[in-house]
Amino acid sequence: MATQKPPVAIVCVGMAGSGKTTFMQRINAHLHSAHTSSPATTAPPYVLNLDPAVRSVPFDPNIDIRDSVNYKEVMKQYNLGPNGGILTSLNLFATKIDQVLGILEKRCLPKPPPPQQAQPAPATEEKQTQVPSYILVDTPGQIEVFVWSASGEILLSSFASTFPTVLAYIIDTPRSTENTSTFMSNMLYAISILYKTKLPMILVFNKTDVKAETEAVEWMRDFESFQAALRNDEQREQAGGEGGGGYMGSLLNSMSLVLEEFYNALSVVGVSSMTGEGVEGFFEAVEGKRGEFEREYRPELERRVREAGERREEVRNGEVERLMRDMEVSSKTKGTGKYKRSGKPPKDEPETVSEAEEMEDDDNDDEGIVDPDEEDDGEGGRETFDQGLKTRYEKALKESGGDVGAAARYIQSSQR
Ligand SMILES: Nc1nc2c(ncn2[C@@H]2O[C@H](COP(=O)(O)OP(=O)(O)OP(=O)(O)O)[C@@H](O)[C@H]2O)c(=O)[nH]1
Repeated sequence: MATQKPPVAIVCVGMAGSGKTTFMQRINAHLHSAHTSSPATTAPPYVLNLDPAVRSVPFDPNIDIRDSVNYKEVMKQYNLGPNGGILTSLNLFATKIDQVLGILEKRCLPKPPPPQQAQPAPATEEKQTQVPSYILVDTPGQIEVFVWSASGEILLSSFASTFPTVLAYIIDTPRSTENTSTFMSNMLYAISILYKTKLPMILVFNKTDVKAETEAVEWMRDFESFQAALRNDEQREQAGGEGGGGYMGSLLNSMSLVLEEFYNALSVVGVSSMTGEGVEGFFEAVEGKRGEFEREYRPELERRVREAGERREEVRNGEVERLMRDMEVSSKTKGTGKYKRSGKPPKDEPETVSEAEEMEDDDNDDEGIVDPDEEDDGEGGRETFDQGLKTRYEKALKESGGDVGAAARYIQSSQR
């Protein structure tokens, strides 16, 4: 058995009616038939449906948002319209992302090899441990609800932190190559998603049985051909008395030059979800993007996670400093700690077991907090006291998982 790689999560996004669901059905069927023809080496894909509003899907999802969220009920309960209902359903689903990832990890990640194998594994076991090569994710028709929402971001970044993740941006080829401005609008939308998600993207020109993708690809690869098409559009519009040219023409012209760099970052394939033509080419592009994800996106992702950790650490250190200042003020006003008033101790009798232990600790005086009043009234004693408190606060803050209140209570009790 060849060493198994983790599956690639293919997230299908695209404008309503571009053919996402039909495309999902096609690639799902393709992978299922590959599994049927060689079951020992390939596993069927793992399929997720994240569209809460879809009435029926032409494939059998393993995880379906509709199983955990009732879109119609959400609309009714929160008094929402269709888009608000989809958004809220996604938000509710995103709260369960840990469970979803748990299932995906269990079902889709290759099992680590056992430490030592006395006997070779039986053939049946080999079949059982085969994991899917692809996780297919269908998204809501309202693309902006998924791509621009907090829950969409949570879902995408959660997938990307566990699996190589690729976006398949589905384009309705006949519609988007109707004219240069529709084409450019579609490209700008793709660009915004690319920069928003920071994930590798494949442009899937769908419905090639109606119109081939060659013209669109030429417009992307050779800006002169785009400009020639733009001139044609302008002449046609002028002949039809629709104006044409002017500001819009020069904007499209400039953008075709600017977008060259962006086009280079994309893989482009033509597919007919209806006939299945071009599906092989799509999976070749996915494999290319798998390598790109590991090379370029994963280090970037790890850098972002590291930076987030550093920011948390900074906030924690800030909390420590702030608390140390607050403690000094409250010691002065209450007459505790370094500023403890001599004479009457604050309490003679312990009221609780923990207070009794603390008072005992104070009496023993061999470890625990350093009381500056008893050791040294000078600044040296204060510094040692502060340092001791600070160390303990940092420790308490870490142990309480960042619960500032718990850490503060700990320090206050030890300062008495
Ligand atoms: N000729 C042709 N029609 C297609 C192809 N792919 C999808 N369609 C048609 O395009 C229409 C929309 O397809 P869907 O798969 O429902 O599109 P969608 O993007 O999932 O739609 P929403 O869920 O509303 O966003 C349907 O009528 C499909 O039959 C294709 O490759 N060729």
